[in-house]
Amino acid sequence: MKITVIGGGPVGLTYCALLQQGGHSVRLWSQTHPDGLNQRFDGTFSGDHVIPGAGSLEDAVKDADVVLLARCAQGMQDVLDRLAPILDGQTVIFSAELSFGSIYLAHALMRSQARAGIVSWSTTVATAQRRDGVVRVGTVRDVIDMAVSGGMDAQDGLRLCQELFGDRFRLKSSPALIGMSNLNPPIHLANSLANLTRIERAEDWENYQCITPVVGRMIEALDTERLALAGRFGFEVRDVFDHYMMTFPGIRRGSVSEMAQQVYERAPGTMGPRSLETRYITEDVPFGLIPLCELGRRSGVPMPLHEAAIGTLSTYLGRDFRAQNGMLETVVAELQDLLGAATS
Ligand SMILES: NC(=O)C1=CN([C@@H]2O[C@H](COP(=O)(O)OP(=O)(O)OC[C@H]3O[C@@H](n4cnc5c(N)ncnc54)[C@H](OP(=O)(O)O)[C@@H]3O)[C@@H](O)[C@H]2O)C=CC1
Ligand SMILES: CC(C)(CO)C(=O)C(=O)O
Repeated sequence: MKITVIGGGPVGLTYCALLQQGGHSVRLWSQTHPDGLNQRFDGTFSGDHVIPGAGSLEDAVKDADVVLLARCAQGMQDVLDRLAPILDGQTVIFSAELSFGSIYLAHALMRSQARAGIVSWSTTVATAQRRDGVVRVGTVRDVIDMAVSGGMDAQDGLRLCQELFGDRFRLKSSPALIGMSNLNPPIHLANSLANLTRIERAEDWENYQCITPVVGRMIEALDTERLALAGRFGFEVRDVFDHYMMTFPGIRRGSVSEMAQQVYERAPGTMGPRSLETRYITEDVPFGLIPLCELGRRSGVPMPLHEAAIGTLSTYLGRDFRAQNGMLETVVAELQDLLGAATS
């Protein structure tokens, strides 16, 4: 199959490598790596991959069967606005649907009278980080929840994902459910707040080791609010405990902190952020958490801990996170339509 991966961060590059290993024809569209690149990988798999650039966005889309989005949410709206008018029957996959970008794209497609199948994944197939130019692949997940929209047949969407990345996908009913299933934003919020001076001082710190009992307790409490919001719409989303069990096969179930310590002990080296510009904050708060709070507000589900944690972080950093999400109004209005009477 012909796939264009959009976004040349560690996750996008790992997708390119995995897809090449699977015999697919892959090109990368990346503002950081416009001409493609030679990339070294280590960790779960290792080796060098030559990843060709895709040229213009029009070229990248024209010949592709699948457009796989692996951009951060901050870079999503721009790409979606440009993609919507030029899509013509391709399938667009949102890897790690944390910003409700699929809802935004469906809206943009309607306005452009263009068509595309849309697939949303609850999280990435692989975790990866870049260190000293090398992409270190952490885990390749066994189970990923997915949903289709844009008029795509669910079984077609499932088959497509399996053809690309194997038998690891579970079909769910709605992209809204998938958007509420992403655990990174609350985990990253709790971890960033408690380790903020480490981040500010650019210290080297182990991500999972620093999910200590106090951080774990905060993650569990935030998760309770997310589950209540999802429950308001009749969605059964996995909780943070299942998320860890699914992401790290073989660990023992325990508190979030206990599971995080096992992850650290088994494979140290997944480092926490070293700059306040980390996407744990700049992506996850405006795009992952603010829409949930807004939906909570409009549907009568209180999210006091989320609001307090975001307010605290916003004061620490002197930032208005709400203003940073240009998709917010469209996304929340579309979600209200989609979720119907439940929010009225
Ligand atoms: N890394 C991981 O293990 C995991 C990542 N995720 C999610 O997957 C996605 C990709 O992750 P990862 O590759 O680590 O992400 P990166 O932070 O490396 O960003 C990926 C790409 O997004 C674009 N981008 C980043 N920041 C901005 C910005 N401020 N404005 C515009 N565009 C920007 C760039 O695209 P370009 O190449 O075009 O310049 C960049 O290469 C993210 O949404 C992340 O939250 C989820 C689970 C695990
Ligand atoms: C570190 C990890 C794998 C878990 O929080 C991650 O999801 C990320 O880098 O975004």
